[in-house]
Amino acid sequence: MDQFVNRIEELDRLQALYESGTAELAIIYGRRQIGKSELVRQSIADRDDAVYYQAVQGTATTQLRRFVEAAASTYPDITAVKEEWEPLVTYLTDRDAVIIIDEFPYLIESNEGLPSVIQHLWDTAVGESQATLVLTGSAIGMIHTHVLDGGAPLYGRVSQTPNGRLELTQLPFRSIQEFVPTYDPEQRVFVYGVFGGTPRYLSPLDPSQSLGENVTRLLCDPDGPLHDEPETVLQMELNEVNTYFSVLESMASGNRSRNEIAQGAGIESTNTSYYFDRLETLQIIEKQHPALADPARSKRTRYKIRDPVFRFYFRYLYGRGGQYELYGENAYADLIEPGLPDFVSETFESLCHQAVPALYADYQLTRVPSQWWYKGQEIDVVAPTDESTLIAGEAKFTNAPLGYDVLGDLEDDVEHIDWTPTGGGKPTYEFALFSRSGFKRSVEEAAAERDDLRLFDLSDIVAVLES
Ligand SMILES: Nc1ncnc2c1ncn2[C@@H]1O[C@H](COP(=O)(O)OP(=O)(O)OP(=O)(O)O)[C@@H](O)[C@H]1O
Repeated sequence: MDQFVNRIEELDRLQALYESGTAELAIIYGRRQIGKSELVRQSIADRDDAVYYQAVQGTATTQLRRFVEAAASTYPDITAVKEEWEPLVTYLTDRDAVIIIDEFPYLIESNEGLPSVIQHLWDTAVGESQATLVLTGSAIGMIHTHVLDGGAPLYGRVSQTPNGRLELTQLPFRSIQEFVPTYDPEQRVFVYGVFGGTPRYLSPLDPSQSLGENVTRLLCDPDGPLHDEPETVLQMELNEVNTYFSVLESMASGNRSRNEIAQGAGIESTNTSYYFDRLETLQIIEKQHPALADPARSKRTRYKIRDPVFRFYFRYLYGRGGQYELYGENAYADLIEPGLPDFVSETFESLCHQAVPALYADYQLTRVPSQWWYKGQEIDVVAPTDESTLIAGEAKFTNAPLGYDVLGDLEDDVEHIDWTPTGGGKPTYEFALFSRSGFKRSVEEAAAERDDLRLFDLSDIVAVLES
């Protein structure tokens, strides 16, 4: 690979496990293509005591044979050990090895009892060993059943330190500059808004090409490497894809509540649970609650597609092959570019959420900043503090500078928020405006006069997130 980006914290966590001086069992899980294999490979690159086995689908016998082959490159004598999991793993734990089984769910498919074998081994045999066994998996449902959930065979055996369970998620925004070092801050936000933080979607970017050229080459071109990616990933994970695709298409067109999504997808809203649950388990979509609500009780849920590439696919590409042929070279300029700021605004908003703690370092936030909504009202950024102050902001990713109207609407909308400060009494507000394209004079003048209004443009947000 060309370059391994970020994952510094994850590598540190793995090193801590390898060097802990006791036997450790760890699980690394996360969606397909998020970078699990590369992470574990990097983590053992300089070690001479590690075994890396990438499991494949196959019979139990072939899997055992391949495991021995993989282990023999570090421990040649393992070929003399009986080809069964218990003696093989014991041989390695006796030698304090770092053992990595990548895509562990494939092994469980052909050998349901394997988690119990490891459980038994961990309960009885590892004793004084300083070995580490790392299991990875993208089949999140299976990882829950066999490892993470209470009652699962390996539940309780996985090291209880935070390092024992590592959910690998998208790379943070600051990694974007490593993939497209020549892009300016605004273009980097566009890249994050379209390609997200999945390393495999970012590595083929060519920094010498414009955003439009990259989007065209990688996504729009029917032969582009990412063109069919969401469909391929979903086909691998799901059986009856049609309904799921309609649900995702409906979400990508802007529907957020379960009813709206069901309606857009043309399915009965009473029949949606199954599809939503499955897509959530696969980490394709996520459920959101309004800021300040209690997630356990709030019924005001909305859904969003997690990965921008999936959202892009269902907004612009799915079922539209013919259109792209028709527009040919102009497809990006005519079909995508005009709506792209709107498409990226969701990502911009979430970057604003991430930047708020640093931008308001003078306050102690009591919750992660997020969006608030109630009936027709919506506020992009809401963050309660431990004092009587509520931070409320609007984030706009438009081409024009923000005017006074945005501030006026925000001031009206906060009146509908039901929030009582911890110490009681009425809240005071800190207003924030986040803009891609700066502010009109009237707003700048207001900010200069008022103590309760702060203005942030795109470069402020990017600077904070990349520092
Ligand atoms: N941190 C990174 N920086 C740059 N490229 C990366 C990084 N992590 C992964 N990649 C690249 O992304 C691609 C997918 O990564 P990888 O195979 O590790 O994902 P995975 O989660 O193991 O996927 P799967 O579960 O589908 O096997 C690979 O081409 C890999 O080289």
